[in-house]
Amino acid sequence: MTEEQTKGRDGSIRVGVLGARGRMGAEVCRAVDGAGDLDLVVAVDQGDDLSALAAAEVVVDFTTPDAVMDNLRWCVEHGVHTVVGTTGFTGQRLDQVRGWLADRPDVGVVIAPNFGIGAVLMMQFAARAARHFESVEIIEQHHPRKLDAPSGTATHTARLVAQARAEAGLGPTPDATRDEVPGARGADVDGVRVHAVRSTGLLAHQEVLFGTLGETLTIRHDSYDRVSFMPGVLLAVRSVRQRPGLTIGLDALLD
Ligand SMILES: NC(=O)C1=CN([C@@H]2O[C@H](COP(=O)(O)OP(=O)(O)OC[C@H]3O[C@@H](n4cnc5c(N)ncnc54)[C@H](OP(=O)(O)O)[C@@H]3O)[C@@H](O)[C@H]2O)C=CC1
Ligand SMILES: O=C(O)C1=N[C@H](C(=O)O)C[C@H](O)C1
Repeated sequence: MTEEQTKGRDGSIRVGVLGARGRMGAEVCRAVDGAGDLDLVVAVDQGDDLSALAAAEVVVDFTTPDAVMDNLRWCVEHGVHTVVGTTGFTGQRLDQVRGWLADRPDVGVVIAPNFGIGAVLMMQFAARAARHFESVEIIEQHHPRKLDAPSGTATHTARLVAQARAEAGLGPTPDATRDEVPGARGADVDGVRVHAVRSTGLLAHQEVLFGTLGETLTIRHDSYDRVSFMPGVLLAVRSVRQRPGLTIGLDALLD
């Protein structure tokens, strides 16, 4: 298919949404509908036939960690560019995606654990601060209907912080705990403790708490509404066709 054939009649980008009846998927459908240069051509949810997605030039996936790999594989194999917000991407999963893309070098995939601009900056600031503090812990807070813990954002932040600490030659964070009720010290993600809070009234929030002699630094981000993710999602939708291969994180798409 040529690029002209895959565009909507008015020249807009033909977009499909996977997980369209979910909290994020429904918000993405509204955002795409409201964008003059994008055309929502197909909305797919649990139980629907993936072949309907062939009508789309770019598919956005906000489903579940269990479902996303099959969806993404279908899209890559069928030459559909894909923007993925669904969480659960381990290094092993990313390698699998790279393997599929090796057979379809024309296809672009953007996978981002968080499309909020503030969240992206929070992760960048945390990575920058990491080498200056001997202690660091991450506290993520989410709505109680979230299926995964810790969040994709917290996991990604922990990896960035761990990488920066390793590059700076920092060892393990100091911690004399001997007696522990299981879970009291949170999950260990690449050597960084991550605590996951779930509560009614919350949406998506994260603090990265750094400590060194006589001082602490807290870097905090709050998403109060799912509209916060939409500018990032739409930026990825508009960019992904020009980015064959795998792009991880929104950072690469921002000026
Ligand atoms: N990157 C980012 O910026 C953000 C990422 N997220 C992530 O996005 C994902 C979705 O979150 P959220 O919208 O809150 O979750 P929801 O549970 O509200 O939505 C998921 C939707 O996907 C559907 N679904 C499940 N399996 C399939 C499948 N095989 N094919 C098509 N649809 C399917 C579900 O249907 P059913 O309910 O019937 O199972 C549901 O409608 C999570 O991983 C979350 O962490 C969330 C916010 C921002
Ligand atoms: O499930 C959510 O709501 C969110 N999921 C993403 C994550 O796991 O990091 C992004 C954001 O935190 C909202």
